[in-house]
Parts: sequence; structure tokens; C-alpha cells
Amino acid sequence: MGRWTEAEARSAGPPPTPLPLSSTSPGCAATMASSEEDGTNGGASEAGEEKEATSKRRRLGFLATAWLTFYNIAMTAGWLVLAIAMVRFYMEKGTHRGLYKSIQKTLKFFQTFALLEIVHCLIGIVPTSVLVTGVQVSSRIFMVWLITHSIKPIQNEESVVLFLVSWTVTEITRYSFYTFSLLDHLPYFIKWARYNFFIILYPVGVAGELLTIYAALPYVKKSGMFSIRLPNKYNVSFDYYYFLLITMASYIPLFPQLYFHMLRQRRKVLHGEVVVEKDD
Ligand SMILES: CCCCCCCCCCCCC/C=C/C(=O)SCCNC(=O)CCNC(=O)[C@H](O)C(C)(C)COP(=O)(O)OP(=O)(O)OC[C@H]1O[C@@H](n2cnc3c(N)ncnc32)[C@H](O)[C@@H]1OP(=O)(O)O
Repeated sequence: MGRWTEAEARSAGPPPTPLPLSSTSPGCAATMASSEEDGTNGGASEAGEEKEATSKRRRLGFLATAWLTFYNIAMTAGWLVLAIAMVRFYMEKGTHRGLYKSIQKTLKFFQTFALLEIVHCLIGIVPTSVLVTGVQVSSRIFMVWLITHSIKPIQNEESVVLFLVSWTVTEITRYSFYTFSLLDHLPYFIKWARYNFFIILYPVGVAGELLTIYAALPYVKKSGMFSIRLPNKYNVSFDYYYFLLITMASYIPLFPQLYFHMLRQRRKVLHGEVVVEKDD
């Protein structure tokens, strides 16, 4: 698989429809960076950004903007509810044992709802790569439904807490970033958090996921779950244990691509760098 470049991220799927995210749009990123770095907010550049945001919103259309605003507010609220439930659980019980069971319904609902993100890319109302979003969302869905939901003995592993905390902090930041951007009132702290927290949270989350899959391996091998053995009338076989091994191995080429994609986004949004890379 080739590297996902900025060009790919922008060109995969339908033609990107610009969003009303003035502070992160490529065209104005450099202006933002300079005014933010010196702590001022130049009147001229502010007016220019506002104008650009308004014209982008017009192009995106009222319905799409309204839907995305609702979606992002709902997701921010959902992950906030999850964060509060986790903190309350830990303060009351003093242990992580039973934490997953207590929050699983909320987690499953909001993480499954995130499948819509792939739809948003496909129909072109967000300018993100279907491929990048697809890998990100499907790996989460896989962790929620095919690992933690299906393999009960691993639900109390510390590694589950690791990815739950990483996901939760990430999503509260990310969805509030999108919401405030759509409303044209993006506090710099949220933007900073969106493009800095992932530096630590991404590897921590991925470590949590990999350790959880690793912990699941003995149960999967012993139970033979989700596996199809020969002989059968369709003459097909599938071994979930080996599927998990392959999935773990696939993190090696895929995770760096997501991570470097985010680093490029960070350079573009926070430092106004135009990252031009050759497609492989
Ligand atoms: C079947 C089994 C499959 C298994 C596969 C296994 C392999 C898996 C390997 C990798 C596994 C990763 C697992 C994940 C773990 C974690 O999440 S750990 C916790 C830390 N995680 C993160 O930090 C996640 C970071 N990821 C993301 O933010 C995204 O998911 C992303 C897709 C990578 C983001 O990329 P991108 O969208 O390109 O960045 P943005 O800058 O945010 O957005 C680009 C533009 O699009 C606009 N936009 C996007 N979404 C919205 C929205 N909902 N509403 C409004 N606008 C949106 C955004 O504002 C940008 O617009 P412009 O400013 O105009 O560019």
C-alpha cells in the first residue's frame, strides 16, 4: 500500500466540498498561524477569514451544515457522557474492573454512530479521505463489536481502559473542534488540543487496542469462535485466531500512515505549512 499523501487525502472519493472552517482551511492557515503566534488577531485577516467562512458555508449548503452541526454536537455530548461515567465509576469503585460493562451501551451506540463519518466523506460533505476515515472508523468498530463485546473475559483488562481513555479524550476534543469551527467560534485551545493531543493519545490508544487483541488470542483459540472449519457444504474455512494475528500485523503498515497524516494536518493547521508531497 502506498503512502497516503495530502493530495490523496484530499482527492480520494468525491470531489471535496469545502467546509465553513475558516481557521483550518488551507487558504488561510498561514495567516492564522502568524497572528496566533504573536498573540494578536489581525483585523484584516479576521475579516478575510470570516468572508471565506461565509462563502464556504454557502457552498456547503444549509442542510449539510445543519446536519454536521447537529452530528458533532451529539457526538461531543455522547463522548462527554462517557467520560463523566468513567470518572464517576472509578471514583465510586476505586477499580477499573466492571468499568467496561457499566459504559458499554453508550460506547457501542456512539462508536457505531461514527460509521456516518464514512458516509460524510462518500457524499462529499466533509473533505476527508474515505480511506483514512474508513481505516480509523472500521478499526474502532472492530474493537468494540468483534473484540470487547464478543470476548467477555477480556473486558476487565487494563488495556481496555487504555484505549477507552484515549478514544474518549480524542473524540471530545475532535467533535468540539468541528462544532466550534462550524459555528465560526473556534477557541485556540481546542484547535491546539485537536492537533497536539493525538501525538500521545494515538500511540497509547493503539497500544491499548493491540494489547487487548493479544489478551483475546487464547480465548479465541480455545473457543474456536467466529471460525469455520472444514469440511462443510460451502467448502470454505476461516480461522478467527489467524485473522486476529493478521489484523495485529496490519497495524504496522497502517498506523504510521494515520499518524503521519495527522502530523501533516497539524503542520498545515497550526503552522500554516503547505505540505506538498508526491504521490507514490
Ligand atoms: C475489519 C478490521 C479492520 C482493522 C484495521 C486494522 C488496522 C488499523 C490501524 C490503525 C488503527 C487506529 C486505531 C485508532 C486508535 C485511536 O483512535 S487512539 C486515540 C487517538 N486517536 C486520534 O487522535 C484519532 C485521530 N484521527 C482522526 O482525527 C480522524 O479519525 C482522521 C480521519 C484521521 C482525521 O483526519 P482528517 O479528517 O483528515 O483531519 P481533520 O483535520 O480533522 O479534517 C479534515 C477536514 O474535514 C473537516 N471535517 C472532518 N470531519 C468533520 C465533521 N464531522 N464535521 C465538520 N467538519 C469535518 C475538518 O474540519 C477539515 O476541514 P478543512 O479545515 O476544510 O480542511
